[in-house]
Amino acid sequence: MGNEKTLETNIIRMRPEAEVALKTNNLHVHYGDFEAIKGVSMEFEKNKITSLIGPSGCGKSTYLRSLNRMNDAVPGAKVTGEIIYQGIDVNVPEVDVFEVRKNIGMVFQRPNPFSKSIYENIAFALRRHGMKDKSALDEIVETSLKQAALWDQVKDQLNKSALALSGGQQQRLCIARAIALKPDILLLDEPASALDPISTSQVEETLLELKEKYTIIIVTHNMQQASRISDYTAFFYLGNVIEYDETRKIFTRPKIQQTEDYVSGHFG
Ligand SMILES: Nc1ncnc2c1ncn2[C@@H]1O[C@H](COP(=O)(O)OP(=O)(O)OP(=O)(O)O)[C@@H](O)[C@H]1O
Repeated sequence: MGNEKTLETNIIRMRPEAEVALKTNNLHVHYGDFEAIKGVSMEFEKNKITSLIGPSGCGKSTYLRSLNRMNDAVPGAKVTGEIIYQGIDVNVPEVDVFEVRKNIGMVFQRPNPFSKSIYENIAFALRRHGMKDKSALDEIVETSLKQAALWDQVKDQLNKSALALSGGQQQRLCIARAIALKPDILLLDEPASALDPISTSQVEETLLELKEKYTIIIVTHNMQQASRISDYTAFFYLGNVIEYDETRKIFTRPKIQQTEDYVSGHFG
């Protein structure tokens, strides 16, 4: 990634030849009078994992939630600027948010399966999107669970309550639920922070496999995790992107002192 940051526009560009799955132009988010995101312009490369890192309260989750219009539901939140997906600005009222979220799926910090069976956790959303055919539903349930690396563990107990699964399995079920709708892009907000180290590493392995098919953007506080799984890393601070580059560069030779201080644990 060239990481050309122009002073005029604050656009941080991907490699010119890279295929861009999603980008924001001059994105601002306000909560009432407070400006949480201050004009962020970034491009996300297709079939790569991009990590958003930075200290607590710097706006990572706010930015992530804006990308599939989840901030629409947050009282007092106002998102301005462009979010360009497949050539159109999806941050305009005329665009159907459900369509946006079908294409740009989200997985949250705490596993939040519905209080239903493993099967229904996935089939429910598909039915809501109009799919009624049982064999088609069965097939998508199986493929999604396979892609989320959960099928082998649950294939004989699809009618068991999802709440009986372990935390790591529940999170992989939530990933399966998100990919069942066949999104292009997966947004994950600290998806492993509530998990033990073994479940964390299983979720990380799952994400590495999923990037073959999806573009992944993940908020993480865990810098080892960012360096293990992501191709690109963006360092957020006080509502701005301070530096955005290939992950190995961010962690070994960042260009900006604040990034260096943060990744080396000397931030303060
Ligand atoms: N619903 C809200 N209403 C008002 N202010 C909010 C709301 N959500 C977040 N904020 C504020 O916006 C700023 C950015 O918060 P955000 O949660 O996006 O940061 P973050 O970098 O993801 O933090 P963390 O790493 O702790 O999750 C913070 O000052 C926070 O207090």
